Amino acid sequence: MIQQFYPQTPHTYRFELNKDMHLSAAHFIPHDDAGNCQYMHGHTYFINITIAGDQLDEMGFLIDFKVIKSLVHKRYDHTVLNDHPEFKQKFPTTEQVAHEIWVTIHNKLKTLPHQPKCLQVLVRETPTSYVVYRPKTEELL
Ligand SMILES: Nc1nc2c(c(=O)[nH]1)N=C([C@H](O)[C@H](O)COP(=O)(O)OP(=O)(O)OP(=O)(O)O)CN2
Ligand SMILES: [Zn+2]
Repeated sequence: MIQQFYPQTPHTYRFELNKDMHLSAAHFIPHDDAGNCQYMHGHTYFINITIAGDQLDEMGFLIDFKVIKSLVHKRYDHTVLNDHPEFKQKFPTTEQVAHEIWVTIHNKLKTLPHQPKCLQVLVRETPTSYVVYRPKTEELL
């Protein structure tokens, strides 16, 4: 899959990795102001994850592309987003999905000795709508 346009996040790390993936999921936004989105419907979400760092692991990876995919795709593909515990107290809007993906990736990266950082998560919900989540500097510590 080739997307023509990726928003960039400036940084000074030596290496930057980007992983694209897509997944099918259903959701609904249970709020009176959400219009048709109150009712269950599905999307093919397109996701781009940006990870950067100065050091590589012993294989020469920032992190294996497959690990990133499995953390996100395995969890959400062909599921109802509202059923996940992280979306019980908040709605699975594009913004919240992007943030939750960032949290998942960040928690994994924190366990790695060479400390790569997730700088950006892009979630495209429809052909005309996407969100980018970029952590504050203090969230990356
Ligand atoms: N800020 C947000 N606004 C909306 C969200 C969201 O997650 N964050 N979500 C929705 C709906 O879930 C909907 O599925 C997507 O809406 P929209 O892009 O408006 O869909 P369309 O395909 O109808 O867009 P057009 O460009 O008008 O064709 C709504 N809003
Ligand atoms: Zn939707």
